[in-house]
Amino acid sequence: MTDLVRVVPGPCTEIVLDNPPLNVVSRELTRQLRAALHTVARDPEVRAVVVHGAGGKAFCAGSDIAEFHDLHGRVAEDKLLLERLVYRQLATLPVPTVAAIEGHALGGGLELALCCDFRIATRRSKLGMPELKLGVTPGSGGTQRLPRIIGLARAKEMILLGEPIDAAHALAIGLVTRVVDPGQAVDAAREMAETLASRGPVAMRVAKHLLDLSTETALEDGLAHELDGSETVFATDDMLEGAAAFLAKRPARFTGR
Ligand SMILES: CCCCCCCCCCCCC[C@H](O)CC(=O)SCCNC(=O)CCNC(=O)[C@H](O)C(C)(C)COP(=O)(O)OP(=O)(O)OC[C@H]1O[C@@H](n2cnc3c(N)ncnc32)[C@H](O)[C@@H]1OP(=O)(O)O
Repeated sequence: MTDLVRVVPGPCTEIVLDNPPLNVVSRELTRQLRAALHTVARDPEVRAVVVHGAGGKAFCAGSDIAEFHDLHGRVAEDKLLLERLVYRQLATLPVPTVAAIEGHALGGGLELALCCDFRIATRRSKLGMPELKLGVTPGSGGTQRLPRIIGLARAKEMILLGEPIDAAHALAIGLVTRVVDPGQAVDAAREMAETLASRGPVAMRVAKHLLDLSTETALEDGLAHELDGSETVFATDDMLEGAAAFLAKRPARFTGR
């Protein structure tokens, strides 16, 4: 079986979508991505994850349209359900994730990038949700995650009109974190991942969870969760190390305990 998803292990692990020419999300790629995420989620050495597409033409051009015929009237079949579960696996990784977007991120491809905490694009990137041009709707979280990231009005514009936007526009509306020169997205994402990986890993996990919770929780409940989070991180050895390192004017050496 061809490797459609490659994992480059390390504290800054890379997950590479490799389904030429445009890294579309086929049934098999979904299966392999699920296995990769299962492994990464359980590796205590992983501190950050970079997701990128091979080939330089596309991060991911969305679901494999060639598989749609087989799915007619069978929306709950394994591929679709599997795809949704895989996207949730990525969105709930306990470490920070960065999508490095060279070229196109469309449909399910953009939905995959929306599951990452950060998105770095290049000046040539195009981001869009063209599903309605195909007579379908975003089905891997796009209708729920996009408005939470860029606001309802802009999400309606992207999804209901279905036209892609360029990187400058994506940066202006907060859909991407940075825009770099073509060919530089992966290096920029690696650099960001190194910084994220240098922070306290327990604090990172807790902060990511609290921030994600904030979009679904009333303020008072969220503040209560935040207090619980502070209790967790202030009970760690890493908190003592962080404070000691600051006072000694040296870099902290976090252990994740
Ligand atoms: C219990 C109940 C549970 C129920 C669960 C139900 C939930 C349902 C979940 C469903 C999942 C939905 C996921 C998602 O929301 C849906 C989608 O992603 S739809 C697809 C969206 N993507 C697109 O529409 C992009 C289409 N592609 C393009 O617009 C262009 O290809 C491009 C990216 C702009 C590049 O253009 P070009 O450079 O000109 O290249 P070509 O167009 O010539 O393409 C080259 C080659 O690739 C083929 N191709 C391109 N995109 C796709 C694709 N998405 N799928 C399949 N194949 C694709 C293209 O046909 C060419 O092939 P060739 O002609 O060379 O054989």
